[in-house]
Amino acid sequence: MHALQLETYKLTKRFGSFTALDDVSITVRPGTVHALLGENGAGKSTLVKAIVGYHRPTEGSVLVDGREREIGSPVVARELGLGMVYQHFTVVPGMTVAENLLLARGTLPMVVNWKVARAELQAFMATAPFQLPLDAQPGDLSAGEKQKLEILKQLFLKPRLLILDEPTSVLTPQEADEVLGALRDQAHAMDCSVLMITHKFREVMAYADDVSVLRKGALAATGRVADQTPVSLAAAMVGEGASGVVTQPKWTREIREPGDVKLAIDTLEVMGDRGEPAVRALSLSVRRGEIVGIAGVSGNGQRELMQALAGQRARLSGRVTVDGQAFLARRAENRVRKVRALPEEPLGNACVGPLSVAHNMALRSFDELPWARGGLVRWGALRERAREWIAEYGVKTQGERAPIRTLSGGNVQRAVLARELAGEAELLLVSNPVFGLDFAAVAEIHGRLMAARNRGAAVLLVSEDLDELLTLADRIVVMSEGRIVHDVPAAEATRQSLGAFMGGKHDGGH
Ligand SMILES: Nc1ncnc2c1ncn2[C@@H]1O[C@H](COP(=O)(O)OP(=O)(O)OP(=O)(O)O)[C@@H](O)[C@H]1O
Repeated sequence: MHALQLETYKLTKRFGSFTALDDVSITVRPGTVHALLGENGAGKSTLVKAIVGYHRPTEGSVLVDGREREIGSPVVARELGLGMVYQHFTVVPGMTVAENLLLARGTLPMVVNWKVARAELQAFMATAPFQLPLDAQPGDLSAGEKQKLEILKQLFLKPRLLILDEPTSVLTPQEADEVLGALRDQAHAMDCSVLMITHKFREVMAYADDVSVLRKGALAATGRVADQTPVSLAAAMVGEGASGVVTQPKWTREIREPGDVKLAIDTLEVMGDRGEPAVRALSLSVRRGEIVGIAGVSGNGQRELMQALAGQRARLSGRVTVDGQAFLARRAENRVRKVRALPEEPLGNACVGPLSVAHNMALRSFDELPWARGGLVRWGALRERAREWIAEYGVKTQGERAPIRTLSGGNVQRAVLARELAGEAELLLVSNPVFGLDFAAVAEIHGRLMAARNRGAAVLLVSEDLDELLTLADRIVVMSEGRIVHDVPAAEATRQSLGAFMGGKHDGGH
């Protein structure tokens, strides 16, 4: 029998005086999909990292097939057949998909017989739940495709238990169903057991056999999914008595006519990482008080477009204006035009991990008045402001001096959002803003974006989540192969109609 049984027994993890994981005992039955739910900061990542030897538990133990095991490192975990797909990407840039898959084994043979290796990889791909081109470079892959590569890397190792941290957060609904369906089939065929962190109740109800809920580090519920409802799960996540509030969106869309054009993009051309055209003759404008959503299958130029707008990628030709003035995303222009960006994976793209929360919150403004005077940075005042933001945005951190990389994903996102929304941003460039967040954080962040729009900010929102676009956007455009192929008021759009354009259909005639 290949799929294994995993138990944690009274597992506890403390960081200093803080208890991130408190006496947690769960059982993943062989050949099942076990979902792990909890709010941001509840301890889900800490639990799985303790299982795979990335964290050493302070107390308690891990049992594999009923035997207590000392898992001192991820290498030991792998030898026991435990595979882990992390939330952040671990693909090696500059290496192809094929090379990344081979590297997943952790050892490189002295001589690679590429003919044999290639045949093996092709055979693996043929039976894999989803396909990627073996010769593609990670730089060419969208967030969704990178996520698939992370999963393929682990499946290639034929694990007996596969642990996934938010595997579907950057996948389209169709891709998510494809991936989760395939994982469930593998589990039920006893190929491997699956332990999966997710924030999506729909996925738990549709694909998981068992579920455990963490709240503030402790086990709040565990058992069969069949015995649960989304309401009972939500109540377990946030605590009894609070369950009534969880489904209420915290924001409203004010009815308003869009104002002047804030951002105008005119026949913009941008190259991809391999020098291929990624954005082609793209024209688009965003008005004040309007959220324009960009839908599309990942990898159709959205990433390159947003990077070009934010000044992180060269523009080949075309013109970008903000307030009618040429815009190159220089620091001074961003300040004067009040342009702010929330890139995907903010820990890697918008933060300096080892620096404190306060330092990261100050990155935009530490050298400006009133925070710097006569060449001196007023760190005391910046720390004070950081404390205010931490309270206002509900950032869960052990303090403003904690390194930002010790925060959970949702809390990094909130910290970056506090920084980027400060000073009445007038143009927000946002990419997949709720990647990996629980429903409370999603509602919170959507509320912040809507509030910015309601007070007249222009928002350009790239999302691979159609539901997010249908909820938030005033207007939705679809990008396909670097072009805009469809442009529709959000109120007239449906998942089906957008999906057809995402699949390559074009608006006729022009
Ligand atoms: N290395 C560390 N040092 C100090 N505190 C930590 C460390 N790692 C995690 N924590 C804290 O432990 C708590 C639990 O974090 P964890 O990442 O496990 O939450 P999570 O449930 O996975 O959240 P999310 O859904 O946002 O990813 C958080 O308050 C976090 O700040």
